[in-house]
Amino acid sequence: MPLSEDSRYLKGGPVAQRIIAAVREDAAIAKAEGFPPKLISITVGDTDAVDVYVRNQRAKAELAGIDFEERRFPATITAGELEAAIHGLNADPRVTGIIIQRPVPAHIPIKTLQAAVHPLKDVEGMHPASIGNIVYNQLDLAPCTAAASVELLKETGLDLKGLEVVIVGHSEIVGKPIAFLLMSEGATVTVCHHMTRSVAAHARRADALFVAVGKPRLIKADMVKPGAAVIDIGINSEIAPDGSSRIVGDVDTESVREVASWITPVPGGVGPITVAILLRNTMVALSRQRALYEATYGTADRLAAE
Ligand SMILES: Nc1nc(=O)c2c([nH]1)NC[C@@H]1CN(c3ccc(C(=O)N[C@@H](CCC(=O)O)C(=O)O)cc3)C=[N+]21
Repeated sequence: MPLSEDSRYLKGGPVAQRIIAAVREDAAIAKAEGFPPKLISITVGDTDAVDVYVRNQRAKAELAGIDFEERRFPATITAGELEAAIHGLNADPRVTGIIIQRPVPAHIPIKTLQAAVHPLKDVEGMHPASIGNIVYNQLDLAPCTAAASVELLKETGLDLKGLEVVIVGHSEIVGKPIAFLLMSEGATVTVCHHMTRSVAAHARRADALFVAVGKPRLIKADMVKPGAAVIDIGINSEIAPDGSSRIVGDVDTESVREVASWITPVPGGVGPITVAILLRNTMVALSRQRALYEATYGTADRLAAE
């Protein structure tokens, strides 16, 4: 049987399509009501690492009926100039959401940039206020990759209450937010990182194993509990002996699929859903902005003014 038809594979495509179809309906209504959604992508310096992501964002935004605009800044820009550009976008009522593509050059402190985005326009969920909302169990606007990974786990139908979850990797953008999202859903969560004594010992206890460390094929079959769900968030480019390059995850998929009940392919797993969640977050941001707008000016005024 070809790998792509294996029922153990948790594919992201169908989930992403479902989310994008719902966003498309929402976006059409918002547009008709005078609030067209618009997403701004910011890239700084060398964009090779994010090109695939940005290309998919543009394609799916167009599909969903969300305006998508790229702002590319040279690597020589200062943090102050970037902050000023972000403040300009914050103040522009036509801009719904702002995503700062990572990585940015080393001289730019990414945290400062994330904090410069107005929380109402923070479609990535990376502003300290947004992360705080996750801790307080307000989960409708979470960091995209983390939310996408949890969405895929839910596809298994496993009951998250009391589920033994192990997360390998504790980054601010993936591992930590996944931990908070799953705690809110009632899972028992263990987070492993580079100082963990035996990642294997923890991983083997997991009913659901999330891996986001950027180490190709780190997770082997003997680190996985039989019947577990394995969510592979890694994106690593690997050079084959013949010199060609391909994308592999952090999980040794060929061996782990013999042990796990569910495993996410790379590519084709978490990635496509990440893009869909970004668009959904844009609609969540828009509805929050509209609620504020309508509370301030009343419902009919904006249409009447146009
Ligand atoms: N602020 C910020 N947030 C991010 O979430 C973020 C980022 N910066 N910088 C780059 C990484 C990478 N990333 C991807 C998301 C989806 C695909 C994706 O759609 N992949 C598809 C398509 C792959 C292909 O077309 O080759 C797949 O896995 O099937 C890829 C990469 C998000 N990241």
